[in-house]
Amino acid sequence: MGTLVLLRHGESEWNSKGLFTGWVDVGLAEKGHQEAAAAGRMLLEAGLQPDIVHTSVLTRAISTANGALEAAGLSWLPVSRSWRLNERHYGALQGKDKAQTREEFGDEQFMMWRRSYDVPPPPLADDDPLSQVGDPRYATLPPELMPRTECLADVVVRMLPYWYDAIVPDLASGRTVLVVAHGNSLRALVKHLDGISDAAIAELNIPTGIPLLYELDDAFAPRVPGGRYLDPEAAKAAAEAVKNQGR
Ligand SMILES: O=C(O)[C@H](O)COP(=O)(O)O
Repeated sequence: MGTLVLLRHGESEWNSKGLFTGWVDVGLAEKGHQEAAAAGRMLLEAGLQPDIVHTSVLTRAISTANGALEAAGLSWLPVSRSWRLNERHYGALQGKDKAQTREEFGDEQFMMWRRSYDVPPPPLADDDPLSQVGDPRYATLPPELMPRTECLADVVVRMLPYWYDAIVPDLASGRTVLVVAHGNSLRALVKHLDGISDAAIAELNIPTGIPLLYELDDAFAPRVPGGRYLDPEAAKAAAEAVKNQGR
C-alpha cells in the first residue's frame, strides 16, 4: 500500500572531489543543485506529487529536497528529518581521497570497507576535526547511539526504526512519501524492501539525483522488485560510475 519515492542527494562538494564523506556535513556542488531541480521536474512529469518528505539531518539531503520541491512547486510540503536517514558514518575514512585509499590499502581492503556488509572502517577519534561528536544537531541523541564508524549492517539497524515508526505510518495513511537521503542509507532501505542478501547488496549502487519509484503492496513490499528509476538509462550509467569511484 502506498507510493514511495527514494532520492539520493545530488552530487556533493566532496562527491565531486572523490572524498569519503559519511557524516561530514558538506554542501551540494553546482551539479548537485542542478540534479535536485531536475529530480523535481521528473516528479512533475511523472505526475508524482509527494504528500510528505523525509530527509536526513545533513545539508546535502536537505538542500536536494528543497531544490526538488521548489522545481516541482511543492516547497510547502511538510518535512520530517532524522539522523536515522544519515549517510553511513565512514569512520576514519571521512575526508580521505577514495583513489588514494584504494592505492594505499589495496583493492580488497578498499572494497571491504566500502561495500562489505559487516566490516566497518576504523573508528574516527572524538577529537578529530572531522568528528561529529558535539555537533548540536545530535545533542538529543543518546551517547551510546552516536557512531564513530559504521558498516552497512549498522545503518540497517539504526535506519529501520525510522522506516517502521515514521515512514510506514505515512504510507499506511495513503500518503505518497518522498525520502531524500544518501547512497548507503538508501542502500540499507532498498536491501530491506527487496530482501537483498548480505552478499548481494555489495553490488548495489545508487545514483545521485534520480528518483526511484516503489509502488508498495499492503505489506509495504515492492510490487516490482527494485522499483523503477524515473530515468532508467541515466540511473544505470550513474550507478556504474558510483561503483567505479576510487579507480
Ligand atoms: O559518504 C560518502 O562518501 C558517499 O556519499 C558514499 O560513498 P560510497 O558510495 O563510497 O559508499
